[in-house]
Amino acid sequence: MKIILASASPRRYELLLQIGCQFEVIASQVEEDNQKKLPPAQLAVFHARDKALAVAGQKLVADDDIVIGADTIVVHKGKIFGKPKDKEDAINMLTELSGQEHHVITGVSVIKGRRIWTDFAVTQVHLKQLCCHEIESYIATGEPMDKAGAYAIQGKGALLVESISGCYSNVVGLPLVTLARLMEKAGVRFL
Ligand SMILES: Cc1cn([C@H]2C[C@H](O)[C@@H](COP(=O)(O)OP(=O)(O)OP(=O)(O)O)O2)c(=O)[nH]c1=O
Repeated sequence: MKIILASASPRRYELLLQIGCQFEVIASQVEEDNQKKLPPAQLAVFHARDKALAVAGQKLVADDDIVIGADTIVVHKGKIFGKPKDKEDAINMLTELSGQEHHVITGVSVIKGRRIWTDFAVTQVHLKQLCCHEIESYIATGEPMDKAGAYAIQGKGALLVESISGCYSNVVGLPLVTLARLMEKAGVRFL
């Protein structure tokens, strides 16, 4: 039995390593469509499921293998922010999130054979008020471009985060307690 992370995200890779999981990586190639008319948490779960299913369907994945998929979005006043398309998009996201509380939601999906378990975690994050110079110079680090909401709490983006309430690893891209709960259902314990 193998555990397979259906993700190209180095953050998810690091978080799984952190809890001592032995796993392989097969990136899913699924393109998220954040315009889909679904409530935010359902949207994140839908994409997480899609990513895991795309990998679970591959020939090299056996029936008793466990596939993990995840999707992280930022939600502010009902608006969903995925990864910024370009620099201008990143500026707009950070300008909107500046000084505001928002939610980070990660949908998680675990598949084993024909069984599929899904869940999500929500963390409230409060960004400090940012001036144009801070936004410009943060974007110049290159860090925001592959992160939902255009910041990375685990990187220099920590300088933007006033406070959080909820699961930290959820913000980084994989809520570990939520994942462990799903993995237990699939017969795997990390502790
Ligand atoms: C808010 C926030 C997001 N992120 C990241 C986590 C996710 O990798 C990314 C959101 O993009 P996702 O589409 O969830 O994932 P991904 O494209 O990186 O990887 P894959 O689809 O192959 O699984 O944003 C951080 O690293 N730090 C943060 O503080």
